[in-house]
Amino acid sequence: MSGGAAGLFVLVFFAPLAFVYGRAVARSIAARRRAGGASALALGLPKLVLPGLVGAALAYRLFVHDAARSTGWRVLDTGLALVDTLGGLALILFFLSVPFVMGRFFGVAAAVLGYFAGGGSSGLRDGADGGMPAVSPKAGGEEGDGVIMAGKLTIAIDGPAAAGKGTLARRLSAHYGLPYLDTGLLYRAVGRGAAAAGIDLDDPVAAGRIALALTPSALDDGTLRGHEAGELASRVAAHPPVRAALDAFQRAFAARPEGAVLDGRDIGTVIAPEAEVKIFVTASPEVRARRRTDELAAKGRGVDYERILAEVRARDARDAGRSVAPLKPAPDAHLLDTSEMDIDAAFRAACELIDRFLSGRNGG
Ligand SMILES: Nc1ncnc2c1ncn2[C@@H]1O[C@H](COP(=O)(O)OP(=O)(O)OP(=O)(O)O)[C@@H](O)[C@H]1O
Ligand SMILES: Nc1ccn([C@@H]2O[C@H](COP(=O)(O)O)[C@@H](O)[C@H]2O)c(=O)n1
Repeated sequence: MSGGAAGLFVLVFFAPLAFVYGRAVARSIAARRRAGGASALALGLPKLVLPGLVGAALAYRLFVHDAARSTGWRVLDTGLALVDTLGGLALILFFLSVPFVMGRFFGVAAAVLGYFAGGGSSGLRDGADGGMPAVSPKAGGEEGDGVIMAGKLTIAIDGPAAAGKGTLARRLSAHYGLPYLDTGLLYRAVGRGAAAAGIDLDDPVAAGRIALALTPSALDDGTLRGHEAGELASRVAAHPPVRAALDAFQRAFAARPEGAVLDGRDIGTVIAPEAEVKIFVTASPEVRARRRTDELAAKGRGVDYERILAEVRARDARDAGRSVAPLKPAPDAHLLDTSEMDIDAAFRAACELIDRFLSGRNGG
């Protein structure tokens, strides 16, 4: 077999293994990019140093070794001897070294070209990735009293339905100038999508498929924030495939370099356990049901308080009782019971907690 044919045979033989390894390399670069790292090229180039060396050493061993003579330069001869030894090792480990070199080069090239950037998650991408736009990449609210901060600040807000998480999260996002993600919206879009497709909401696989196919445009629907979508969301949110499909997007959002505010049920426990500040907002079921009833009444919806209270209780039980990512405070979360607080008082209490953290971090 000629040298060219042998080379081609090696390339084809190792291609499947190199593809699998390269895809993992590309995904890991994409994940680091989403988490706020540099460009794919800047992250990928250092990954080429070792395979470049191994590849060159292997080529030296295969094609130059026999013809090699002393150059008369001791330093150069020593360097070439080292390369020759490395090439010898790579030759012994041929079945590992070749797919390693091929896979690394393939993976970095794929990452730079934007392939495999999704990490196997849903069609949602964080805007920081340069892919599809984020749900709410800008700070929420209209307060505009942004605080200038040094260092990342991710604020995780969890709590039961109608506790005031969203209201608080939006104000904090505006106050601290951080992007905001209402994670409930993702589950609402999946619940609504599943219902629209006529899928059994209790079928984890079918609901998981809807979650995987979710795209940002599905989140634009203003009716998603309504009461009914919340009920649908709570049903599909109990399925592990649904949660898995939405996981990467939320984690990437939480890991933005400047930080973020996210509200939901499992932010402090699952999505961003490393969040700098975690707040578990709660209020008694009666107070929450009253707030929800007033909210719906203000929208012209005639609603029965007792019915809303029963729904609030049922949703609490479902969210807290499910086996995956149940509603519960993280061990290091601050509890904020707003039963006796209005919106401003809850906001001030949250700011106090956050400012205390920031001043501790700044050594103040
Ligand atoms: N501390 C508070 N005092 C009085 N009303 C409040 C307070 N916090 C929020 N509200 C009101 O309660 C209602 C529910 O608040 P919000 O939508 O923020 O809750 P949530 O926890 O995000 O709900 P969900 O889990 O359903 O998304 C809204 O009408 C809001 O204006
Ligand atoms: N991180 C989250 C967020 C939401 N859910 C589920 O979605 C339902 C709707 O959430 P809202 O905050 O928009 O009311 C909620 O009842 C949960 O079942 C979740 O599981 N995890």
